[in-house]
Amino acid sequence: MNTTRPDTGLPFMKMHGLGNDFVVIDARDGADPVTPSLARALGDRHRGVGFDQLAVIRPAEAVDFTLDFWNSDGTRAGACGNATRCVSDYMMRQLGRDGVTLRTERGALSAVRRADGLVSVNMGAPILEPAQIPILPGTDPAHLPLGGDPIAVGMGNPHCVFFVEDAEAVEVEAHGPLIEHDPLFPERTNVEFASLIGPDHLRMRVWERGTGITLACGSGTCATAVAANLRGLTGKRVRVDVDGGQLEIDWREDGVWMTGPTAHVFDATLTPEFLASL
Ligand SMILES: N[C@@H](CCC[C@H](N)C(=O)O)C(=O)O
Repeated sequence: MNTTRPDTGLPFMKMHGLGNDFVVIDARDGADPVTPSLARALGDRHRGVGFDQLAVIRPAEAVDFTLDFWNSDGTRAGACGNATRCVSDYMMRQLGRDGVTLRTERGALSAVRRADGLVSVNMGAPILEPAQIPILPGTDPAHLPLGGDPIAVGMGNPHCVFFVEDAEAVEVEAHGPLIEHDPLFPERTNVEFASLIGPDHLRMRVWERGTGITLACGSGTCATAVAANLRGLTGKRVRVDVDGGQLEIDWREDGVWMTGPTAHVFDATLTPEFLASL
């Protein structure tokens, strides 16, 4: 087990944004305790703690902190909007501020707490360049060659967005894994099924790469709002209803802003025995 803290246990926090749930490890002391096997073991909802994503806070230069993300299958994710909002809220409380800057694989991002208590993060500009999403070279991201005419959008991680008549009727568990592993996506993909409720209102259900069905996916909600605008279905400001609640998306000049609630549920410590068993 490659942890620097096997004798004392490993402290962690449990958080969620609209039921998209996270284990968060604060590793700003410089030690990085996470390996793929630790991520998988922790992500096990029966024998570990359980999470949709594991987020690791690390030290940073020029911004307040760095964030790394892991999926429950032990793979890395380049972006996680809801974990970014949850951890930013925690860091704002710790620093006594209403705004923070951070770095993810995507680059420098910023987050703020609004007067109503909701937390907003600027997820950056959407990525529409095939090699950067990534999708197979020569493929048109605006019309992927798949049944249902989906759109590919990158938000620091890949998304494949389907617009359907009724998102409630989609068998997400059946279609999600097939699209996730389609050869069009060299790094697999997250999959969103969205239906139009109004010119500023969408319903979206999601299959997350490396995790499965979740109650919300922040980056997926951003990708869906961008795709809806590109298809001419909505404006640039939309409300998106996900299984766990509602997110507000605002695609501005400086990036795609996502706003919603956050929750810090409890703090605990992984036992030395659990860590030694990996
Ligand atoms: N829940 C997240 C997205 C998680 C990352 C994803 N599974 C991936 O592998 O890209 C969010 O809130 O954005």
